[in-house]
Amino acid sequence: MANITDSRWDALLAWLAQHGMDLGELCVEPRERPGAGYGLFASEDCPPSMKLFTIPASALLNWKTLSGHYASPKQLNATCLISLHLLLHRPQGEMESTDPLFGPYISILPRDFDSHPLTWLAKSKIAFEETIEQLLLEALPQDVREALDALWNRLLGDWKKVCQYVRHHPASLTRATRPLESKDFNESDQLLLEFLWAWLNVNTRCIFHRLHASISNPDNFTMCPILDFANHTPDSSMSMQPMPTNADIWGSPQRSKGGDDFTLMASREITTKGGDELCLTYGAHCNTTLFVEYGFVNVFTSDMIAGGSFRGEVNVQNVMAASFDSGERDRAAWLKSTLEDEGYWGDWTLHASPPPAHPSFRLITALRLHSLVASTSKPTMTWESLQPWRAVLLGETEIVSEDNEDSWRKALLRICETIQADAEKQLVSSHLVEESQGKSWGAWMADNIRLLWLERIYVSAAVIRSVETGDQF
Ligand SMILES: C[S@@+](CC[C@H](N)C(=O)[O-])C[C@H]1O[C@@H](n2cnc3c(N)ncnc32)[C@H](O)[C@@H]1O
Repeated sequence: MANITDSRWDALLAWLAQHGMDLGELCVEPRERPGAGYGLFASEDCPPSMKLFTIPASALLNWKTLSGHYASPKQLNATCLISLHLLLHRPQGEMESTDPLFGPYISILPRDFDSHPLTWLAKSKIAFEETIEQLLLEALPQDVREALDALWNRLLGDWKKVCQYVRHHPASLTRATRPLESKDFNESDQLLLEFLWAWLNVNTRCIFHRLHASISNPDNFTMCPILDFANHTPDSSMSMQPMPTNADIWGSPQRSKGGDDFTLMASREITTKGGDELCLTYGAHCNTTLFVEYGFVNVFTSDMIAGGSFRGEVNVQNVMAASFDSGERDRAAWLKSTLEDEGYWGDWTLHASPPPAHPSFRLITALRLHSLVASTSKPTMTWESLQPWRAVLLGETEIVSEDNEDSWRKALLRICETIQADAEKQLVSSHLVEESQGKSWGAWMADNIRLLWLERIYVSAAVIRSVETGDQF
């Protein structure tokens, strides 16, 4: 391994061995991966489905392994409980965490999340001077910024719960391995920034793990040493696979046990050569989600989007809503309430794959309604006159009418052109790369933002081509 100090890696392995891990079977190691921090690399050839390592249940950081150490743990969800624990035992400066439970694991976690957009947002809320982070935030597409604001609200909601918990249970601080006072869990911006570090560790490094009787319990996840060095691949055939646990197989965790061990296997489909990177597919996430939640994007080229081999996606919510609002006020209000009533308001997207590039069914549905009402001289429609549109929703017919098809496809072209034009303006006016040189991660993140805009241009262009060549969606 390179650059994570050998002593931290050695200490982690020694601690895992104390928990009963078989180090003899370990055939991966973390290494620096330019543009992604560290990654997990094969230390020998790994044939398909080869077992890579097993982390004992007691060394997993999750609700089960922590709850016994906190009073009334049910007052906290897993994200809050793990984040609080990380905060209480955060390494100070370059020192190691002295947490008697998870110290060697906490010590090897990232020490900061400066390149993460949620950190930019937190800093911009707290410090008011102009910073490069502020410029980067201003350069984001509006829907990405809205998704980031929603993530910020999730963070604040969890911070509030943790503050309430600590005020009710100040004794929880007596176990902290750093000086903290319960009054700080109220007003201190500095502590919110530290909570952010803990929370981002949880949010960017956890993986599904069945701990609770209900499979849909949102606390069914864990942080898992070593595995959490794995970077994301959008190609699921390359992805490592968690081995199904007893809880997965039997449909429920055993009551008496503290949860199952976690075993990771190599990709089912390919042999990974010694020295190659081993990745995980975090999920079929679009770039907006990857950027906001994890702080990176899947890289693509215009050809990949034009050919439909990249899962390019563009949210057109704001442009659509603006086009509704540009008409009569009563009509805009009626459109919104009708689409809300039918469950089709919002989440309107364009997609590059599978080809042909296409609008989502939700978007087509909204466009059909917009075109239908626009074809009348009235701001609203009666129940009867809406029936052709509802018949399409119910699958009774395929289209509202030929005219309606023609009209919404033209409206779609206008939306795509607006998105393209906006994005092109942003690219021309952006000097982000030069301005962000001062940060080690600046040019990389400026490039990620450029990709977010390029995706808008390429996907819109691909949808325009589909409409112009008469593709049916
Ligand atoms: C589970 S961690 C993976 C290990 C991490 N790279 C590290 O240095 O510890 C997830 C984080 O890794 C980075 N990452 C993961 N996959 C990436 C990718 N394909 N490209 C760039 N960064 C990636 C992002 O910062 C993400 O939030």
